Amino acid sequence: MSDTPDGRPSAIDRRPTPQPAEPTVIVDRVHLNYRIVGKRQQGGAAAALRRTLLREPVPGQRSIHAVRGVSFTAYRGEAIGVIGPNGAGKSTLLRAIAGLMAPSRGVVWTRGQASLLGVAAAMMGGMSGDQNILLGCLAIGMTPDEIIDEYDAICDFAGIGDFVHMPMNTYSSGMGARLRFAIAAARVPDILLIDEALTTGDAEFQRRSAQRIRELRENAATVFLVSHGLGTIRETCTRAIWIENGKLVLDGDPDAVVDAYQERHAPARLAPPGPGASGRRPGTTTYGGG
Ligand SMILES: Nc1ncnc2c1ncn2[C@@H]1O[C@H](COP(=O)(O)OP(=O)(O)OP(=O)(O)O)[C@@H](O)[C@H]1O
Repeated sequence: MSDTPDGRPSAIDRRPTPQPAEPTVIVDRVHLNYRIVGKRQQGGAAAALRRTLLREPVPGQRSIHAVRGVSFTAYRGEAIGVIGPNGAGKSTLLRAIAGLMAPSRGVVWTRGQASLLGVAAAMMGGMSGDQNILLGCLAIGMTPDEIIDEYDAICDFAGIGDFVHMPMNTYSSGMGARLRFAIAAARVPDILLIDEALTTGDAEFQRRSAQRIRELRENAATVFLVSHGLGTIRETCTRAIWIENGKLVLDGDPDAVVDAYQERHAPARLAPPGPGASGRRPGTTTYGGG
C-alpha cells in the first residue's frame, strides 16, 4: 500500500474496489419462430389427430423466422435501447426475454423476475378485473400480502371505476390496456422490458404511465427499451442494440449505434437526434454480436 506522508492511505488506495459486472440476461444464439397456418386444413378431426400424434407438418403451415441467432449479455445497472426498422424482431426478442416465447434454438438465461410492460400474459377475458389483478400480480411474483397492499393503488392507476368487478371481455381495448399496464407496473421487476409500441391509453394515461416507467427504470436492475424514438435512446440508455432482419447488427455505446443506424437508413424517415448526439460516452461498440 502507498501511504501519504501523514500516514493515511493515498487517494488511489481509497478508491472503492471495482465490483465485477453482474450478468442479468444472457441471450445465447437465440432463434425465434412464429408458426402460421395459412389455409384451411383438410381431413377433419381424424386427420388433425393423426398429424398431432405423428408430428406431421400441418398443411399450409408456414414459419416466420423472426430472430436469427442473436447473442448478447446484459448486466445489472444497464439501460439497453433496442432499435431497428419495423418487423426487425425487436418485440419478439423482448417476449423471449420475458419468458413469453420459447426459442426454437439457443437459450435465454435471466437472473430475477422479468416483466414486459403492456402484455396480457395472464389475462383471462371471462374473469373480472379484480380476479385478473390477483392472477396477474401472482404471475409477476407478488405475494398475497403485497397484492392486498397494492390492490387499491392498482385500481386507482387503471382508473376504470366499477368496471374492475366486471368480466374483462366487457372492457373496451383501452380499458383492458390500462388495467394490464397497471398490473405489470405494480412491482419493480429485476428486469424491466418496455415496448413503447404497447403503451397505450389517452393522453392523461400516457402521461401517468410515462411517469411510472421513469420510476420503475430508476429502480430496476436492468432495463430494455424498444423504441423508434432515437433521441430517447440516446438520452436514457447506457447501451444500444441494433436488430435488423432478426440479426444483431451493432451493440455498444448508444450514440455510436444510433449514428451508424441513421447513416444506413434514410435520415428523413427517422426521428431527429436528441441533444448530446456526439460521442458522449466512451465505450466499446461491436458489430454482429453473435
Ligand atoms: N404473433 C405473430 N405471429 C406471426 N408473426 C409475427 C407475430 N408477431 C410478429 N410477427 C412477425 O415477426 C417478425 C418480427 O416482428 P416484431 O414484432 O418482433 O418486429 P419489431 O422489430 O418489434 O417491429 P415494430 O418496430 O414494427 O414493432 C415480423 O416479420 C412480424 O411480421
